[in-house]
Amino acid sequence: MVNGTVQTLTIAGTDSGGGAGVMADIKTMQERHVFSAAVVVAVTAQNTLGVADFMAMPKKMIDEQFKSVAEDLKIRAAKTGMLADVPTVEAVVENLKKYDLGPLTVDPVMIAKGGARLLSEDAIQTVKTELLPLATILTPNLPEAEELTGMQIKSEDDMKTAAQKLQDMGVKNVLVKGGHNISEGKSSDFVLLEDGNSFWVTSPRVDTNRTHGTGDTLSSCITAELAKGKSVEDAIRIGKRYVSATIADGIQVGHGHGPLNHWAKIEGENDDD
Ligand SMILES: Nc1ncnc2c1ncn2[C@@H]1O[C@H](COP(=O)(O)OP(=O)(O)O)[C@@H](O)[C@H]1O
Ligand SMILES: Cc1ncc(COP(=O)(O)OP(=O)(O)O)c(N)n1
Repeated sequence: MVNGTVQTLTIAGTDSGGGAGVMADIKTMQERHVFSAAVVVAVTAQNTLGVADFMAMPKKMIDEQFKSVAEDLKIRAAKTGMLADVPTVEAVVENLKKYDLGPLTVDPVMIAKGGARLLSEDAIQTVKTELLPLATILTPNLPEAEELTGMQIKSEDDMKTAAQKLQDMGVKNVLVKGGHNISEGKSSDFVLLEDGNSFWVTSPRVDTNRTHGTGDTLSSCITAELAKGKSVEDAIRIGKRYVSATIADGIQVGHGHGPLNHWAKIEGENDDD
């Protein structure tokens, strides 16, 4: 038996196709050598071609899952993903305030790459006022950063302005993801830390449609590294290197936006790192 196994929690929706949501989170955390528990707040019927339907969990089931996890496990870091609607966001916020789950990464999932809404429009305000203040790190993609700030993001300078606006709204650390095609030939994410320092994490842009679950994979890897005790900056740098490896070294699954290769290794990293 391994003593002191590092334990993490994902609070998100499932993906029947296996590429995003809770499934991507658990695969990522497993590959990053931490144990992952899961509070499932919604179930989706989806595959690489899109989301056919979803159903949010009743509050009682969300509460019972949090209670079961918190009563038995020692969670060192947690993340949120798809949160569906206002009652679900409120139930999650209530439980996050009730239990000590360590640093929190908030991936404000709103719309899947196929266009399906995974967070109702009226829940965006609830996320802004109730969930963002609890976040250690917020990881919006470009459309999500636009929704949260109310500004258009068309350039790298706009990404910096959006990060500052989000910090001004009370978020400690912000990672604005640039996966949605802003920079030629590269995929650059802008990071603004709590202490005011900022930097870019950049990788070559891979010409592929196998990018289903990129945001989940990045935020889960960051969560896993925070659970191990890494600094926010180191966790983000490792997260970027891991998600880049999973995109670059693709696998062939499904007929649409394919999932990532969670077995991919960060170059130069040993299995015990
Ligand atoms: N085609 C790509 N090539 C390389 N990196 C990518 C590509 N698409 C996304 N990324 C990276 O994947 C991570 C997730 O970004 P993004 O796709 O914007 O998030 P989301 O899945 O939430 O929409 C970011 O680090 C981004 O830079
Ligand atoms: C259940 C569920 N959660 C999140 C997402 C979105 O995941 P993301 O990493 O943003 O990947 P894409 O959907 O954009 O490919 C999801 N689809 N399902």
